[in-house]
Amino acid sequence: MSARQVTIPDQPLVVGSVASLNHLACLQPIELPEQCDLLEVRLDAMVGHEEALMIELDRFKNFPLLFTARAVSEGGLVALSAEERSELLLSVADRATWIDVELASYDSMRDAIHEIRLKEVGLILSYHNFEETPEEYSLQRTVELAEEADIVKLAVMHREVDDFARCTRVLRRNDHPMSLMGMGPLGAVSRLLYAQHGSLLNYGYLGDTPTAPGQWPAKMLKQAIAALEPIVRV
Ligand SMILES: O=C1C[C@@](O)(C(=O)O)C[C@@H](O)[C@@H]1O
Repeated sequence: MSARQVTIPDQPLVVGSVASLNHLACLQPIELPEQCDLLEVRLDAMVGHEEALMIELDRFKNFPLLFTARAVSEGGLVALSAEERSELLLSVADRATWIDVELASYDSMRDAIHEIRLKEVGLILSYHNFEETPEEYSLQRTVELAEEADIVKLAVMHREVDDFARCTRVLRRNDHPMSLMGMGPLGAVSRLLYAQHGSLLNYGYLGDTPTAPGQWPAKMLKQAIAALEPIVRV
């Protein structure tokens, strides 16, 4: 294919997530590196404000940006069609280091994804489950179906301690670059455990509002992950 050059992180990074234009406007680019390694801009929360968004984004030209236009079925804040989400992503493609698209939206957004990837933008294919942590075979199947992704991302509700073991096994078993996180009251603890076991993108929030249940404030997560000793696979 093309000479795409996507750099896969070689250590766990922290993604600072922002889901409102106001919060984005309050961020100071100079303060970002102590809070996160990548800035996730949730485009689904900023629909109708594209002009103001572009002005804000101009302030972050030197920081890696990850763009997400989440489907409402997987946690999106506004109901948008696949075409609308494709257009949102295309409008920021020149500014993106990464885009995140739900695996379930891959077929309906395929053309936009291909166009954006030709610009050397990394593709995260994601799966979200706000109810439960699916069985291990089902998580494994999702990883395999997302083989096209530069990074496969799973965000699943944790309800019991067994969920930690299940997800840790999935992380350890797969060589494909992955990002894994629990949500809910057990979510915060899981995010340290998975970073320690090789989850490459670890999400926290910027501003004062989490973008998913179980997130840490990004700065705290970055400090906590830096203090962890990685667990090396044998
Ligand atoms: O998909 C993800 C991960 C996430 O759901 C989380 O659990 O931290 C937060 C979302 O903003 C992001 O798009």
